[in-house]
Amino acid sequence: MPPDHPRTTAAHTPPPASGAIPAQERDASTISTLRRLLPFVRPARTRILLGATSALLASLCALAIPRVLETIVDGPLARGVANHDTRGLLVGALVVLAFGLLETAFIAARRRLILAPSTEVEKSMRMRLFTHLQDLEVGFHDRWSGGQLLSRSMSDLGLLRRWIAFGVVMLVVDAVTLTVGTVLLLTTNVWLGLVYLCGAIPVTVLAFRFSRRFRSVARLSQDQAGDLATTVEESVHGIRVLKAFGRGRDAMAGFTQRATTLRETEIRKARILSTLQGSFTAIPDVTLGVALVLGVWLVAQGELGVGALAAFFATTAVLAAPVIDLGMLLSMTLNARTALERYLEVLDTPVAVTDPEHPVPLTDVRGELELRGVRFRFGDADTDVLDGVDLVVPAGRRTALVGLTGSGKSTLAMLVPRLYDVTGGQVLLDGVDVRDVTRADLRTVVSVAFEDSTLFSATVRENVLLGAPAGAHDGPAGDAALAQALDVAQAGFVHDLPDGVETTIGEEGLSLSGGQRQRLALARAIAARPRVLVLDDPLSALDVETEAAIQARLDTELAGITTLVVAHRPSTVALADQVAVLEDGRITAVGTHSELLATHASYRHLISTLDAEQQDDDARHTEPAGVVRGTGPERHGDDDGTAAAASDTSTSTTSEGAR
Ligand SMILES: Nc1ncnc2c1ncn2[C@@H]1O[C@H](COP(=O)(O)OP(=O)(O)OP(=O)(O)O)[C@@H](O)[C@H]1O
Repeated sequence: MPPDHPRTTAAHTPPPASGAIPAQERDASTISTLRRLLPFVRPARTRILLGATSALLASLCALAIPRVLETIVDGPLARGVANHDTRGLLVGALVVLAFGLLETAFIAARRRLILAPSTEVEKSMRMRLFTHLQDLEVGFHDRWSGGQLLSRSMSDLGLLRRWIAFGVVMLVVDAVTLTVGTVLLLTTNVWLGLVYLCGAIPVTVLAFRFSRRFRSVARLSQDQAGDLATTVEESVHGIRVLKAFGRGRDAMAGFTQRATTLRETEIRKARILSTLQGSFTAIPDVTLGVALVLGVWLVAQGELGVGALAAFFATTAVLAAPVIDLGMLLSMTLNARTALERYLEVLDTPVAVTDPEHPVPLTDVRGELELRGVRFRFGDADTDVLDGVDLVVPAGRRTALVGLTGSGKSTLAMLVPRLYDVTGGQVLLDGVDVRDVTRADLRTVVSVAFEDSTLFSATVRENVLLGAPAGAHDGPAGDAALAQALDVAQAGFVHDLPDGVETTIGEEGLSLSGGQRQRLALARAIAARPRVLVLDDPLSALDVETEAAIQARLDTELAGITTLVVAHRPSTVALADQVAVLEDGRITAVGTHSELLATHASYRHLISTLDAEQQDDDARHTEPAGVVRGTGPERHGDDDGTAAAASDTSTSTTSEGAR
């Protein structure tokens, strides 16, 4: 008996609205958030610590120079006027020079030490995100836009790298420099030191106010950058539709609006930062002015030496840079915090479709599929799409699934390879709940081809052999698997491509026609040598003759393989061993095509609807042949979109089928 599965629901964590900081992130402190970087930084910590030490030593060298200056002014310089102590002066100058050189050397060492580990941290975080994105169920990708994911994996991680390489190191170093410097100022003269220290009060208040305002704008700008990336992605993806419908200007208007909004947010951000930086520059100047008056008065009173006064001002000059930089470093830190939060929002999303703790091994698979009381509801929907589906797909036979558009056929097909998990009931393969086997095992047994055939930027061979079993990728075994899959899928056209099967096809196969892409996607499913083949209307772009030829080849070459085919054409349905009708989320009839025609009025109605659609399709497919043949970009390149429109509507023609 398969173990009981509690009714599961797909993890539903919607992406936050642009600019909205989720409550748990709002309440967390910057330090506690950034601490979550530690596991990623750990492998690189030695070099980062060495780099930070170098930066610290550079600052200490800079702070030592005023001390030497004080000694020179009060010693050799004071004596030199009377005694010509040029040797003392020379030694002092050489010591200053040595500290200056040391400071330069330590800064260079910091850069060298930290560059490699910070890029390593960025790479490992990016890989972790990519792995997690691969692991997350399809439902997650339904909710999140590509641009948001892209901006999180690229620009957010770039911000974090810069913060690790520079921001955090300089923040720590500047904090230490300011502390040591202030102690030195206080030891030089307590009153002067206190005047300088008074400047810390407005600096702290301003820093807190700045943090609050800057953080929300930083979040908004990073989210808006993601939205902009989504706009670019969608426009590029849908370029043919935009051109075909002459909507290029609208797309441009949408893009301009988002780009303008982002620009305005960036300007707001820059304004907030520049106000802070202006204050951080002015405050030390004011305290310095007050200290100068007080210092001169103290010297005049004989309570302070000239050397000490010179050292005081030289020290404040060294401290000026860390104070001014504080604004920039603070903004970097807040940007890094926002970037990390956005990154973690994805990484913390739990994977809803997981492997079982104790997986059942799949051996000697016959390929019988059974859906038992299957229910399914999309994360944010109010009703179930599938509402108690009971269906047996016999091993080694072809079952066609038919139903009106939107009845849930594709959804049902996706439950078999666990692209989604059922929210009720069970999908059983040879009596084993598919949730009790590992996803890797299941997906070597079940192979899928969708109507929307995605191909990758790779060669035809790589695309087709993507899911082939180990050992069938290269060499004679790979060649044989490739040849068989291309043959069955009637994809011989690839041999006419410039480099045959080694031709690199464009992103998502854009340089191929719809029918050609579908045949390669089908070849990919066949090359995986599955026991169960799920075909979600993958032949929709082909003419009836080509489809029939493929079905016949599937029968002979893949005899014994269980096939569940989502069908939109009576011609496909007629070739199936059994037909199942999906209506109102349930299977309402199962039988052969002729049985159902004879016994079910609703089936007859459904078939006549599909028939009308097929005739429309056929009429379109037999329109002037040859409009879509090229594999190069020239056929997409019409500015008025006519060629693109033609390619959308005639992705498969009779002549294509005849090849
Ligand atoms: N990712 C999704 N999130 C929410 N609802 C969805 C999602 N995908 C599909 N749906 C809804 O689920 C229902 C079934 O969709 P499905 O694509 O499975 O139907 P179908 O029978 O395959 O349709 P068609 O014949 O047009 O391809 C539809 O009402 C659809 O709007």
